[in-house]
Amino acid sequence: MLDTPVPTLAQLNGIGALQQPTYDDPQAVDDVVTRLRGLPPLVFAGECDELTAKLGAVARGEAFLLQGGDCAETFAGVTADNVRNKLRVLLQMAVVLTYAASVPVVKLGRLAGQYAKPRSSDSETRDGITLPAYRGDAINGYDFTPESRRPDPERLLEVYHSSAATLNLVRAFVTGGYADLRQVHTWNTDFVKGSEVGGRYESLAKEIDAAMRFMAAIGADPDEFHRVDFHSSHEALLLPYEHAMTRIDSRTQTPYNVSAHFVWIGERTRQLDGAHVEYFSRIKNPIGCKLGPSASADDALALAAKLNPENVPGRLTFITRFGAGKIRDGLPHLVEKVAAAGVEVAWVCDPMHGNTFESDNGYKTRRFDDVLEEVQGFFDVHRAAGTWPGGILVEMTGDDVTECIGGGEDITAADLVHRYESVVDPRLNRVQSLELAFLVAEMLRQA
Ligand SMILES: O=C[C@H](O)[C@H](O)COP(=O)(O)O
Ligand SMILES: C=C(OP(=O)(O)O)C(=O)O
Repeated sequence: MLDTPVPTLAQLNGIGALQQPTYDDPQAVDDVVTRLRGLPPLVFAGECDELTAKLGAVARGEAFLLQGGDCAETFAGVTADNVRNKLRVLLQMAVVLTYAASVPVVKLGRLAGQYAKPRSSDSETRDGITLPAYRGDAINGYDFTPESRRPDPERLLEVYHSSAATLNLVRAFVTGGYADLRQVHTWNTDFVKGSEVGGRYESLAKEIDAAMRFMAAIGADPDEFHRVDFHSSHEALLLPYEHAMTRIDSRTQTPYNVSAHFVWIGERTRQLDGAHVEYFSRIKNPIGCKLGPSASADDALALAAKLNPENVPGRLTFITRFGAGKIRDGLPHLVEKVAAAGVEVAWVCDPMHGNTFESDNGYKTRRFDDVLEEVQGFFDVHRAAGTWPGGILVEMTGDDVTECIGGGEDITAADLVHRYESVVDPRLNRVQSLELAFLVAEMLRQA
């Protein structure tokens, strides 16, 4: 443990930071980091504390977390339509979960900063040519040319500005009338409206309308009808950026990462003695840590001790991503041992990252049924252990893409060719996302 409030970047690099790009001009990185340090925060520390309190309710079994967004945001994707479409489906999912299961839903976008990706391999080979792997727009370009794939530190400034633009729009949408519950019908538009799940949503929206008319008739018009609390999150992978966005809060003199309300540690960078865990142990934001099939109960306990030594509810969320075939064997021991030790943690299921495979026609994809089966396994394990299945983290989009197989529209492997737009992992489209929300609401009702 280093003896400073936040270790310097050099100290973190000295510990050994995994999944970082190799820049060919270290001075250029330092210059960008210096410029970033001078830019205003994207979120306030007080907002992060509010989210910690909400996640505390999740840890106590009083609320459910809905976290979702793109696998990897792109700079080109920062458009009003794209941001609104994502927000719209998240609002629809949240309404379904809240109304159908009568549980408060904490809404967390996987957006406004999700620009850096860990990769299995440092390089990619096509037709005999090998170039650096695409690691997200924060690092290099997606085009398969040497120029585009060269890590460019100037991109970090674009991460900041793209995140600021996205967050600004999201804040305007959620407080400026778009998230008003009276809009519950207008979120159900275009291709979704005509789908089977869109019809189901329409019926639910009518019930909400009736309930709101009743509330209005008795003179009740709470603020919650007109706006929602919405927070931002991303994997804090790229340490030069995350470090540059770390500031000392003037109220408490403690460090916060002010690039997002919630940040998480990925499966590939959660080593107890690694640079990411060291960095995360110093910031005060609510944080997540992925736990995959290789995580033992002792790993989870050691991570909790280091990341949340004061055992504050809401500070630490364990995001499990075992895969549909492994969750029922792997998760029980972890959950039981963590609960027996009295560790305060919110448990969230990421049913995406353990269920990826390559289709015969060469697309990285996931089966909707596997996603569902992992969530069902998650609920079953928690029910057996007497613990609370606290939420889901999904990779989804507000568009009509064809990236995951199955769901009510029965997308097949042959359909993947039609609209596969993700630059890294496959996302649920809008109809599949809404279907998942109805199915999870049913599980929640039973929980
Ligand atoms: O989104 C998650 C990871 O970045 C991704 O699954 C890694 O993908 P890869 O195995 O194609 O590198
Ligand atoms: C990379 C991710 O997941 P994991 O760390 O679980 O592989 C992710 O959520 O983008």
